[in-house]
Amino acid sequence: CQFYTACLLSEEDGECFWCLDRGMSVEVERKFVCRSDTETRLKELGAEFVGERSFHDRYFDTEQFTLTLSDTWLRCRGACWELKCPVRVREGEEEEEKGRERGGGGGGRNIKLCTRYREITELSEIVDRVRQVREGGRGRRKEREREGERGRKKEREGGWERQTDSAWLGEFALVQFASFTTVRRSYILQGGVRADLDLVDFGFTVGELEVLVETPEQIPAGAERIAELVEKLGESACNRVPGKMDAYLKQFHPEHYGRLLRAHKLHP
Ligand SMILES: Cc1ncc(C[n+]2csc(CCOP(=O)(O)OP(=O)(O)OP(=O)(O)O)c2C)c(N)n1
Repeated sequence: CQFYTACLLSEEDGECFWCLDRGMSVEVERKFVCRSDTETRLKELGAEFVGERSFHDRYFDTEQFTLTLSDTWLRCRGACWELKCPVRVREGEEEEEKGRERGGGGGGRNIKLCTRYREITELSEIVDRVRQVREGGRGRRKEREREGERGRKKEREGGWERQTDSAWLGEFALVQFASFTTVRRSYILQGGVRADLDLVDFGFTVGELEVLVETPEQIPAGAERIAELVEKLGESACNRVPGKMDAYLKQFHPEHYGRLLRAHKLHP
């Protein structure tokens, strides 16, 4: 598969289930340090305040950290399940990015610091994906077909939506490893870029710029736009900013944090 780092299809499998069969929307995002003057700066850039909301996130993984070590993040936000999976740029675009970086200037480095994730919200898709990551390996078509049959049997029994959370989490040996509440103030900028300013209940703040793109070809332009805005907000070009999960795991689960650092899924 060309796009998803954790995609389990090999070339012989033909069409990619995740990339080609389904429409996709990818988040291109970058975190930035939220300072006392950030809201003023956003307004100066023409940002429009769209509101404040509060939400509670619970994150899940196996005891062996199977999902997060695959950069796959399963959470329950309020009552909704969400799964974030990484997206890889096409080889040509990757080269283009490296070229921009070699060419000097802050833009290339900024772009490199943007992350791209696909967010899945359909529970049956989430369960399929979790199963694939749990089982691991590429091109295990026969096994996936058998699993698909088991999944379809479950569907006939009423679907994953009808199972209790603890039933399906138990099926994959998933346990909660993080839980926190965020107060988020959101702004919209030109070009559909969203700026979220998060204050978390364990005393951490972070900003995030995000744009949704519909095709992989749109990823570099989205990243470029975010890079420009980050610079206008006064952020250093090579500043990697820790997110809520970095801060949470560092503070509350240093062993899990260390494993993710060593696997380069989080960065110091
Ligand atoms: C810069 C960066 N961010 C996240 C990761 C990986 N990661 C760690 S936790 C995690 C899941 C949470 O993602 P995040 O963007 O931090 O969530 P949130 O701030 O709540 O935004 P929302 O989903 O509401 O838009 C990911 C993808 C990474 N490797 N690098």
